Amino acid sequence: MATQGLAISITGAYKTYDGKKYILKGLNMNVKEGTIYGLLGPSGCGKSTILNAIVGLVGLEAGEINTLMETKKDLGFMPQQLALYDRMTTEETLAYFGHIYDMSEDEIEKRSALLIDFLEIPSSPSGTVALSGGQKRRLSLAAALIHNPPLVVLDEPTVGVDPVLRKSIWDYLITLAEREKKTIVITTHYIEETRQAHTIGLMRSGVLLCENSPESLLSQNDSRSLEDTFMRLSHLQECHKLKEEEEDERIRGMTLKKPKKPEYTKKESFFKRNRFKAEIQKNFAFIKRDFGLTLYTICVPLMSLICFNYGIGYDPRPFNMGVLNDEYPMGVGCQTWKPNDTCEFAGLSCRFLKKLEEKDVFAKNIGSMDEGLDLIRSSNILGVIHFPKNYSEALNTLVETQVLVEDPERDAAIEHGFVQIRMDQSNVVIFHILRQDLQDNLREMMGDLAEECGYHVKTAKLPPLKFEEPVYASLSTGIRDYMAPAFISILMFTMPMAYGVVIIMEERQSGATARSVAAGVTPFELMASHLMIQISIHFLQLLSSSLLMYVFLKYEFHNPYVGLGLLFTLGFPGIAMSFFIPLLMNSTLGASTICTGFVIANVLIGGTFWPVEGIHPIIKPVSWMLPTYFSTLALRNANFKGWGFTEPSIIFGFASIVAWTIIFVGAIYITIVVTKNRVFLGKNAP
Ligand SMILES: Nc1ncnc2c1ncn2[C@@H]1O[C@H](COP(=O)(O)OP(=O)(O)OP(=O)(O)O)[C@@H](O)[C@H]1O
Repeated sequence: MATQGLAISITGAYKTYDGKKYILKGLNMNVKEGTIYGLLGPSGCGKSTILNAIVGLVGLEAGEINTLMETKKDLGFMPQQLALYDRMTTEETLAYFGHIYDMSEDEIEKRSALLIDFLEIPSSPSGTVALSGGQKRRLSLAAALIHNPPLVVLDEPTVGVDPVLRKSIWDYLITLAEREKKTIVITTHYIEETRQAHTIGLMRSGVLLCENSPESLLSQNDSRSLEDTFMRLSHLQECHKLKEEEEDERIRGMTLKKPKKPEYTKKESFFKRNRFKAEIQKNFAFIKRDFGLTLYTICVPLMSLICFNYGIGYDPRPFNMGVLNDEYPMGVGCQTWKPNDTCEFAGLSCRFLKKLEEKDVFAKNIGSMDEGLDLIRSSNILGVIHFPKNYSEALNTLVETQVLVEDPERDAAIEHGFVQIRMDQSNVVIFHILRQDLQDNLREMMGDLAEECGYHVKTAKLPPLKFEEPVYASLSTGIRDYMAPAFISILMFTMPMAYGVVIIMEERQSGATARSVAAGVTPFELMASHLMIQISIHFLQLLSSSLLMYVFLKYEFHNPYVGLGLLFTLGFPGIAMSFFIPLLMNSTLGASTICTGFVIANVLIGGTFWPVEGIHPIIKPVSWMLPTYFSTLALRNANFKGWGFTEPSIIFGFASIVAWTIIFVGAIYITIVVTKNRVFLGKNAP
């Protein structure tokens, strides 16, 4: 509680942001009740810092701040940043702060009408983002005055306001102080306008040079303007004070006593219905105004899954190859070759090529290997197949002479009959498919020949591997089906994380969150309201994605309860992460980089593209630590094998989700307690 007659008394305030440079250096300040106090000083001298300390947004290293505030409702605060929620209209903004301050609808309506009229604030149906700088500043001022508080702290309320309106704002503040006994602390860059204040505090280099009425300041310093007074006092300070670095050194050497928590903060309840309602309304205003964006957010997983389904795992045929056929040199080619389905070991290169066309692999004749290599380099063909002169003969020898007796001459002939292939292997996927095609083609052709020749022992036709109906999954299960559970898991975890991070960071950076906290909103209320919105969006994302994947596209989904349960609960660590990342990062860039890193790690080592069994042992423990790792394994088992809640893998999947949620929530709690609200205030937290 402030001393009798004083609305604010500050003694020995010290503040450093980086532990080296002191912004406040033992500042003392006294603001009388029912007066206007103009705080003046050059840019960067610490005016906003001391105001933020008064309203509880910045913590001091030492010093005592006593105010007449009994609760946060006794304070009206207008920060230097506009600190408005972009997507709320003028009326919604005032109603939002009115609800935070527990005002009735009727009171809100009356006060809003009065302030809108007096401050000439236009309505903004598309949100405050559409207001001009001056209009926003006036709205910001109205928000500080909506509940008619006894103490008003205004950080540069008249910047960007025209002189006529500036005068009427000052007239209004004087009326508030003189008729309604309000106490007003105001900073401004227009030195002369503070002549209307009852007291002026001239601040420089973290201390007050003097604190007096404008008249006394002028007469004591024999000046004609406040600007002259300020210059004179600054000059005197310059002559007497130590150099900045020496001053900081001296303060660092002092034993500073941590200040006590202000009395009023102890009375704040951590949850109030009206404040929570205001937060929910604010979040809905965001959704309503930016409906397109919200709809897009809901549809992102759906669109990603559509791209995934139609973009991955399909055959990239046809393939174009070049052929250098020494069996049928240029000019003759395979044109003269006639297919005949008899046991004939001649023209097998042509038979091979003809069969290859069934696989959509087409080979055109080339004149030389050099020509082929040029065509590969210019991306006209993928590779060159080179048939040797004795290709058919070599195959004949291979088939007819069983490999029982050693015969170096025969082996050499066979070796010279090998097909040589040169390829562009830079596209590994295409290379592997094509290699498989060529091998299959040879095997099939040899099988056909063996059948035509009626070999008793079907030498060339290797006994095929026959894959019967699989135990799990189906014969048609492909790479896309394998990847689908991992992909949808990643989406269900990362989408709530990315969405939440952006919203929280955006609000925090505009200064709006800090203002709400100064007005009394608690971290619990902020997080609970965000949580409600995020869960709703996550639910809609899950619903649309599951309908697409499992109902329309019919991906395997043998245990929907477990599958949907895993995907829904996976949103919780994602949401918790969206609260946790802003604890670590001050910039949106930093926060989005962490999100991107998470997505990449999940995709690469979370078993999406490559089985986790094949991950390098050094990296494996990192994979286990990914929030989606065990849940993806569980989802695969539920989707393909139909495993239920009693299977260890499923239990482990759910347990990992719960564990990660607990870890993140615990980390958030600890950080909020340790850094005191940093999650919503950023690095300025008290
Ligand atoms: N969050 C922060 N982290 C680090 N330094 C900060 C932070 N906020 C302010 N500062 C530094 O503290 C000093 C005082 O800043 P402050 O905003 O209090 O000055 P000011 O007198 O209000 O300036 P202006 O009139 O330009 O608004 C500046 O040097 C500023 O860079």
